[in-house]
Amino acid sequence: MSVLEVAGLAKTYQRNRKPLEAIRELTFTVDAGQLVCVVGPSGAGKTTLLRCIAGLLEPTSGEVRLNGEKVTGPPRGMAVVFQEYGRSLFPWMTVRQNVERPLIEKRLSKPDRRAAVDEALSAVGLLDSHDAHPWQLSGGMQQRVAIARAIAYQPSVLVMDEPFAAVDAQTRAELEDLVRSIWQRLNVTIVFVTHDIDEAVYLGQRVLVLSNRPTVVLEDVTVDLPAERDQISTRSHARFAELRAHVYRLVQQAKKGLRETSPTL
Ligand SMILES: Nc1ncnc2c1ncn2[C@@H]1O[C@H](COP(=O)(O)OP(=O)(O)OP(=O)(O)O)[C@@H](O)[C@H]1O
Repeated sequence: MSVLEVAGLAKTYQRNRKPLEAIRELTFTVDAGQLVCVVGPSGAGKTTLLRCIAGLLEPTSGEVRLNGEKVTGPPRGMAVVFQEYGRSLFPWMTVRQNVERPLIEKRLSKPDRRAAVDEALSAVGLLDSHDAHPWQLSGGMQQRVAIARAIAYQPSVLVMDEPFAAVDAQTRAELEDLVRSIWQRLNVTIVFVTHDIDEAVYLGQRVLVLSNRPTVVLEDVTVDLPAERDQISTRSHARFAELRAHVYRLVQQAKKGLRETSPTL
């Protein structure tokens, strides 16, 4: 069953009183429990798409539906993790308070909040740091707090916008594995935007490749790699190399203006 439906989505901005067509037509669905990555050339409208999905931006036409209901503002069943963890956490609150905050808005009782925060912090390996402040933590740890906050909320869809772009390669690999393990344990639906083609193929069950602006879906690539993945064996798999090369070629072609795939690609 589809949890998320993006139907005929289009977005044209006004810049200096001139129209700027960012997204022309995006149509796709995401089934319950899927992990879908989105890649595309810089400026293709990935963030614009995510902002429309998260109800932070009104599309010019078309619509987004979450569990069958049209998204007209930030929906209850969705959590978002942004790239800029430094700006997304409240520096004056402890780790626990940051994770708990959306649960107060969700009107969970105090004992339920405590249990949900403890569970989320242990899932990201940060229970011991519950009373630290974000500025006392490394960048990777801060992003883990942002992930804990999102999963404690128990969203039906978790949307992630280049969440690991600002951390070092080692931490990035750890956070990728964290997302895969959380996804498998909690069975949450994830839409993950990234610039990094290797990351998209490593994480996703599908990779949606977007065209250049004005954006359409160039190809919906199925990642038929084994479900159990790890940084060394998965990345040295022959199929991983093939998929990576295929997506890489598509993105290169997209940059040059390709808008429809042909069987020769
Ligand atoms: N608020 C805005 N007003 C006008 N134009 C905008 C606005 N936000 C984005 N754009 C333009 O829309 C297009 C898509 O931008 P968007 O940030 O969604 O792309 P992106 O794929 O996320 O880019 P990147 O990969 O570089 O992060 C770009 O040409 C951008 O300049």
